[in-house]
Amino acid sequence: MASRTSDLLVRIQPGSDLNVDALFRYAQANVQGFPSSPAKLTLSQFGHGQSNPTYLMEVSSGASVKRYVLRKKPPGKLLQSAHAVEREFQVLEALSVHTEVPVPKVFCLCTDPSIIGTPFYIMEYLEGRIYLNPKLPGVPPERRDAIYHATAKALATFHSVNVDSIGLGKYGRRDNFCKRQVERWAKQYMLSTGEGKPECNPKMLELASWLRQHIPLEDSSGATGGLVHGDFRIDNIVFHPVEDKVIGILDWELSTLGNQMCDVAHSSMPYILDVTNDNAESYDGFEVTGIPQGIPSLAEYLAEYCSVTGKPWPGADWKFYVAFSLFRVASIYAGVYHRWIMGNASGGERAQIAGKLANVVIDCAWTFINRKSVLPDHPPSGHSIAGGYLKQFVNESEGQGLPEEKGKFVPSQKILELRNKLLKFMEDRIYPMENKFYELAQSSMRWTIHPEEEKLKELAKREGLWNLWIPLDSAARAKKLLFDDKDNVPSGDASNLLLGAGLSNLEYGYLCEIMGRSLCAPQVFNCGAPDTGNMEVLLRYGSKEQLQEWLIPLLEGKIRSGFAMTEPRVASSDATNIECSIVRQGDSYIINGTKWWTSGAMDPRCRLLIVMGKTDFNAAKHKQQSMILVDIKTPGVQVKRPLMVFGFDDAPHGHAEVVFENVRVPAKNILLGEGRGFEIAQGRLGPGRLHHCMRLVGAAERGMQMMAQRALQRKVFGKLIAEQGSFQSDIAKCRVELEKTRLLVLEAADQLDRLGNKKARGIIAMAKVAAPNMALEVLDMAMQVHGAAGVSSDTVLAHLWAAARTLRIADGPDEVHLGTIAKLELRRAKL
Ligand SMILES: Cc1cc2nc3c(=O)[nH]c(=O)nc-3n(C[C@H](O)[C@H](O)[C@H](O)COP(=O)(O)OP(=O)(O)OC[C@H]3O[C@@H](n4cnc5c(N)ncnc54)[C@H](O)[C@@H]3O)c2cc1C
Repeated sequence: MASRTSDLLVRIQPGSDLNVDALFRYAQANVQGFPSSPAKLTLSQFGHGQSNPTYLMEVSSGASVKRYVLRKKPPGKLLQSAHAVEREFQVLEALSVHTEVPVPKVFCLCTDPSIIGTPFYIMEYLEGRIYLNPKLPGVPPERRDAIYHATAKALATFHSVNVDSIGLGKYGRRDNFCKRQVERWAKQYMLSTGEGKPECNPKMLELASWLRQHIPLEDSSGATGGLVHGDFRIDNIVFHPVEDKVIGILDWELSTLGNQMCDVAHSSMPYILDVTNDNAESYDGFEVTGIPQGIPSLAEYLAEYCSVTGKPWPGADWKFYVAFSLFRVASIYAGVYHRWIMGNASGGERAQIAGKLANVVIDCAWTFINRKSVLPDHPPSGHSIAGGYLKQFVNESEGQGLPEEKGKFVPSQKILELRNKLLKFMEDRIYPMENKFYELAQSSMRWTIHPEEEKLKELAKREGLWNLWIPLDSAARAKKLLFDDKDNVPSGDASNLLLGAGLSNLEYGYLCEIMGRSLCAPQVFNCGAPDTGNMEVLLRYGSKEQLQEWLIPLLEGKIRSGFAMTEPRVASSDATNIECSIVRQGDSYIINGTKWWTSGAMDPRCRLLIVMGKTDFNAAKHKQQSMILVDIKTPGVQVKRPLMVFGFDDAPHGHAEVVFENVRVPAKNILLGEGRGFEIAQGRLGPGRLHHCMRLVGAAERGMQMMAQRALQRKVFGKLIAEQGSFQSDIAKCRVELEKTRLLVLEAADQLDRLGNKKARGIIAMAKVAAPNMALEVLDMAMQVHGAAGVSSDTVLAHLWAAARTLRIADGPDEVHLGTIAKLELRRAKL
């Protein structure tokens, strides 16, 4: 059964009396709306586990009674960093003013110890229910489920807060949190045990050193960094008096910035360990004793959290986080026991058994570490993020659930695993580096590569997130030509992904979308434009020799490439206009012409240009063009200048104007043969175009996420932006457009797989028109919600928007694709 908040009141503890008159005067002067005299203030104390004494203030004035809560430091000499009510006030104020995180409103902070002896603050009294026992005895099963889901959501809500925008950016250090915490609690344990103190348990020291060796990589980058509660448990939550929803998260004494996965693991403790009963024979948690009926499994609880925060499934590092939580709890118990032995514990009778509990917890940590499996590799079905947001969205809407794991756009287990890995890589590796890459791209070293980029490429290879774009049929051709169909494809990387992971275009769609969320991500996975299109050309049309010379280093990520088709002097959306000449002379071709917008040509790693020009100006209109491979270092190739896109030069890759003056290349560099340029262009542009569309869906998804977060944090004219009707209508319309486009892009990828480039050209054209326009609309809305910040370079939105805008022109302007769609439509009508 739940306790009502008022049930937890007790008489004021001996020695905890306050100077009521002084408090009354102070509150009247500092709490807005506090009843003025004549009024009577009575105090009672909350009895449930507060290390900071907490009081109910009831002020009666005539027939009305107003209730407030006062929270103060304990009296006496305190450890410097403990009982920081000032910090509690700071975090509660920031959350209650700027966000929708359910916390009590705070009214005033008093740091003057002369009023009631110590600093204190006054906050709103929340009348509701508190569940002291995580097994929820006496609660019907269906409500238990709702209560646990509401708890996961509450945790996710404050973990999603952008601390920088609510004034909490300096509330703590986000990086290396676990690293510092392991040392802190190890030191604490050493201070509480040893000679003349309770016995030191060697298993605790071993635990510390295990933790030091297993600190997750995401901890050092701060990728999982954000607001941390520090003691997030069900009994620190006030639920609504009748509904199963959270109205207040309490006890922020230990809050800071840090690794949020520690909060998640701490809140999962009831599944691992139950120390609520002092005299229990076993302290095992639900996972051993059985989950009380109605309470979701740990995996379901975590899936709820991940789906609200959008965080990746924590499978890989879960062992560490739980072991760390137990380590911290053990150290705290050891401290309590030590203080009890010394005669100054505040924990009452429970302190007597704290020494025993510390050892129980240490044993529990080791049992957990030694478990073969602690969490499934992926979320339970029904919670999967299959089909992107769409499936999740449909399942959430009432009664609309799709039959599990069926349907056209439900990815396989293999794709789900890759997707989860990719999401984690983005969180841990890519987003934390975005600013650093951007800073370099603004500096005088802009045309150099950030050393981290090459390191990230190596990591991506090791994770098996490399060359995922390569479609099966192209991989098969290259395998035959290069490796005589043998399986032992040589590769510089452990996971042997030189020819990709054997994915279809549709399967790649689920992954490419995620890469598109960041402009610097695709090349880290060797999946960036224009390289993928160029590699596709080589895979499909290159000779064995061409593949060996150019394709292998491209697949390995050792070099990059450009595609030089567009020319400044002619309308290049109609490639028949192209004027660059490619003239045969003996064993060579001589190239003359000027190209521009050759993306990637500024990149210091760029070695190869695929140049489109005319080998025969008198041949049939579509047989004049050819493509030829040109080493960028060939004499006569001049990379003249980078072009700007709305002020972005996209350093270090850039879009270059390139002049070819009597450039002589070996005749064997011609692709497929003279006059075959159009044919190759068709093959190149199908999948390449779709990759742009997939990335645009990802860019829009990022815009949606940023838009929603901003709206939930920023108040305008007394209300959060999220509460404004016009915003709600706009965000909903954006979601509708995004989902429509995602389906179109996936459908196009599926048709490309099943019907081939030619037959799928209509739907690819539709996707190519829809995706940039949708992304522009969504990103424009996201910028609008960010106000001036949205159009600045302080967020990624303006750059994403600029990139999306170019794609209404690049790879064929909208009008050209609309022309294709119209032609096919009319042809069908004539049949
Ligand atoms: C950021 C960026 C990167 C690029 N990267 C590359 C690259 O790597 N390699 C490369 O070769 N090129 C690249 N391009 C160039 C791009 O492919 C061309 O700009 C595009 O094909 C259009 O050619 P154009 O600029 O000559 O415009 P034009 O052909 O002059 O067309 C101008 C406008 O005319 C209109 N129009 C065209 N056709 C029709 C029609 N049938 N009906 C009605 N109106 C029409 C459209 O509004 C179109 O925008 C890039 C461009 C940008 C912006």
